[in-house]
Amino acid sequence: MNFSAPTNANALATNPTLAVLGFKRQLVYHLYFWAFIAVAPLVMVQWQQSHYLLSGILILFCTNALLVIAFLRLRGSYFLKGRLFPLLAVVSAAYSTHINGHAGLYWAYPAASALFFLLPLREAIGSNIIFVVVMAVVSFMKFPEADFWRITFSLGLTCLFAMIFAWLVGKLQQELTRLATTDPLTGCLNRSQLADILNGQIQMRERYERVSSLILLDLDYFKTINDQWGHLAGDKVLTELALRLRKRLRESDQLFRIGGEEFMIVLPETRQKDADALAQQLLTSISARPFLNDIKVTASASVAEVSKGETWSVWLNRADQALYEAKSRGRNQAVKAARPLPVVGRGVEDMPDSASG
Ligand SMILES: Nc1nc2c(ncn2[C@@H]2O[C@H](COP(=O)(O)OP(=O)(O)OP(=O)(O)O)[C@@H](O)[C@H]2O)c(=O)[nH]1
Repeated sequence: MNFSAPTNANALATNPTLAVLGFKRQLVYHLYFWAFIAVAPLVMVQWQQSHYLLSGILILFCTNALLVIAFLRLRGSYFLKGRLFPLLAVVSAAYSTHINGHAGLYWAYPAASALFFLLPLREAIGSNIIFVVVMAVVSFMKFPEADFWRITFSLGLTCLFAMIFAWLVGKLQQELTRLATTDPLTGCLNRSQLADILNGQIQMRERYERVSSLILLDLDYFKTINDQWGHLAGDKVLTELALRLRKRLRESDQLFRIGGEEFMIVLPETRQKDADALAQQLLTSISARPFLNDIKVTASASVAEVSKGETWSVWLNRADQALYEAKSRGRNQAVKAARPLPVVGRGVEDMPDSASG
């Protein structure tokens, strides 16, 4: 049997958000896989001891595990988001402790820890509180008082350690995702999110007729700034530029740094006319006041509204052509991208680059 969990190698390589999702799926896959390996023999053991009800519950547990493993393998997703696991784990650990004593109790510890890796943190905490309470009640009925306290505290402590570990792993994941998706100098999004976010806007256009636009913005003669004022000053100009742009944008707009001195702004629910007005304002906000109090800077921009049927690369390419046009017309200006040429009898993916210029 192949132990490796299903992954999408390309997605892992290029998209940090998908990479995190992929690792979460691998974790779920391995947990279910090993839980199945551990629990399946117990079905027989309990059956031989005439514990038919417990055998039945363990069969349900194993069936659920097998289904989750199959779904992850075949579809890359799993149903009910792992929520059957806590239910079956609580019921089988409590019932097994009730009929088998300590032999059943031992299973509560790995089951309680696993919940923190299967469920969102809040749900895992809730499920674990229920788990500890149920096991405390069963222990109280089954064992001497001293054992009841030991069991309750040791199980509670196991849950606490697992919770702290899962919480720290979650925070680490968030931090790594942030580092992988943003540019360290300016805090803008980097190219890793570009295709996803543009594709999202294209979906909104195709399905709901919601129109988005994008602005490409490139500083003029930035090389001269670096040469004249030094690379560090150049860096500070870029940082200040990102701040100035952000000040003027909405929460829902997304600012990318897609090259050295090239930025892209995605404007959801914005027509070309409004995006063009915004681009002019941004250019004015750059040229009107010197950067770092001394450095005069201008920028060129292009504006492109998404057209029905085009791919994100065609959309971006149209904006790129218009930016080139803004540069060649003398810089410090914004140029609207040309509409894509209608292509009769061919798929949009087949459109030549020149069609967008
Ligand atoms: N300080 C600094 N400079 C950078 C960074 N990334 C790229 N650059 C510089 O940006 C400059 C870009 O130069 P060009 O591509 O010739 O563009 P430009 O001088 O702005 O000219 P036009 O775009 O044609 O107006 C190069 O000198 C790069 O070294 C960065 O992170 N910090």
